[in-house]
Amino acid sequence: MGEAPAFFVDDLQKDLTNGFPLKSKGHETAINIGHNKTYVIGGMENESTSTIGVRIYDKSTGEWVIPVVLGPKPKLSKGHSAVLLDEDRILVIKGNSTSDDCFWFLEVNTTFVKEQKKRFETDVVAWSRGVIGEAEIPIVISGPSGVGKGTLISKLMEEFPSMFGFSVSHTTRAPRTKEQIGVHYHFTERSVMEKDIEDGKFLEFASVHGNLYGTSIEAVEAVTDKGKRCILDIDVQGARSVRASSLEAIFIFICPPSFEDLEERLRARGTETEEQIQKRLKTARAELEQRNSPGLFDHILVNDNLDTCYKNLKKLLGLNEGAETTLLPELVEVPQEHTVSKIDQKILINCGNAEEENSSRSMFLLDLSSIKGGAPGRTRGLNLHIVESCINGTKMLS
Ligand SMILES: Nc1ncnc2c1ncn2[C@@H]1O[C@H](COP(=O)(O)OP(=O)(O)OP(=O)(O)O)[C@@H](O)[C@H]1O
Ligand SMILES: Nc1nc2c(ncn2[C@@H]2O[C@H](COP(=O)(O)O)[C@@H](O)[C@H]2O)c(=O)[nH]1
Repeated sequence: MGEAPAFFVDDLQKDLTNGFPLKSKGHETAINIGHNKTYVIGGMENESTSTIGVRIYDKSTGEWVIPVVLGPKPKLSKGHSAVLLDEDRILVIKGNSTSDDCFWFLEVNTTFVKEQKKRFETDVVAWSRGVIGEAEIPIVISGPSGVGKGTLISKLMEEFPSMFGFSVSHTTRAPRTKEQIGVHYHFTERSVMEKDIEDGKFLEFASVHGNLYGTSIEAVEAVTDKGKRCILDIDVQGARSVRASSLEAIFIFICPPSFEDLEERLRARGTETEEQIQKRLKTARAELEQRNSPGLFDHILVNDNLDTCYKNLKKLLGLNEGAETTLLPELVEVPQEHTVSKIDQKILINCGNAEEENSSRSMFLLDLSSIKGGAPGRTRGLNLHIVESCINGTKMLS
């Protein structure tokens, strides 16, 4: 088994003539990538935030570079270890943290980072939080306004609260009387949303009935982080964009029994003006024509009788009566003192002192062979196994 190539910055500092551009503070690790670059990961004295900093020593120029750091940054912890996974990313394991927040990937040369380097014309790194396991693929529900998508989704979430989570979209339309900020939508200004779209924060967006609507990457990640299956309620243009994206999902089109029924439902809901209803009905005709568009929808459900349609939806999703299960993975804790070893895509994390009698120690195996995703989103599909757990000399698991 190969020893982790992580080493402490003290060793690096002795070899440097130029010194750090910023004084180091607390725990730091350094990783060599290629012949020329050393990535130093850790706190910095003038860092105003309490997140883990990154700087790069370029041996070819003898200079330090502060890269553009993208993605949500990990909070500083008392200690961390760092392992080079490949030439593209470094695994950072935070000490004193639980498994929902201790595995972070620092991407230094992935496709996403390469694109961003071109955009910023400087060195760029991107953080991506590692998530244990993988939630079931999201469900995209689409169909004309007033067909009953929201009604069906509410029933599903009510019956299976720990199984499904709703992707809260952004919109520039005004809230309806009973709509809550951050629950039904993130209501936003057009200029703010346009800037966020430009910054790559959206998985998809579309102009619908004269307003801007969109699904942020964060909206989907927030649901999957909880181990829940994400449901997206989006228009047909949005469904098309998601289909073309890297997000794997199941696509369902909800159809009204007739156009007259759809109009009746929209009017009965009483949330739109006559002008808005006319706009929505016009869009509905175009959307209904697209339901059989090749390769777009996996399933079409007719919402005639609500209970029958709901039963068919559950059947399609493989849900039977009493199918509710809790999907949340068990949390384990990685202490401040730990060592790591790497063999292929497996990382052995050794916590505590195996030599000392009656000491508390544990050993985890982190399997990265099935990881998916990455910056600008989370890195999913991490598998964590407890190899050994020993409290005060008593073996708990093996
Ligand atoms: N099968 C049904 N039969 C009769 N009325 C229904 C049925 N399903 C839903 N409704 C009613 O139709 C109206 C529109 O439903 P809902 O708001 O769920 O539509 P929607 O597709 O989510 O619309 P939008 O895309 O505009 O958000 C609501 O008043 C709802 O109670
Ligand atoms: N492409 C997207 N479409 C969305 C999103 N969120 C909602 N929608 C669709 O907009 C219409 C109108 O919704 P309403 O709440 O104003 O009635 C409806 O068809 C929704 O499915 C989104 O994020 N992206």
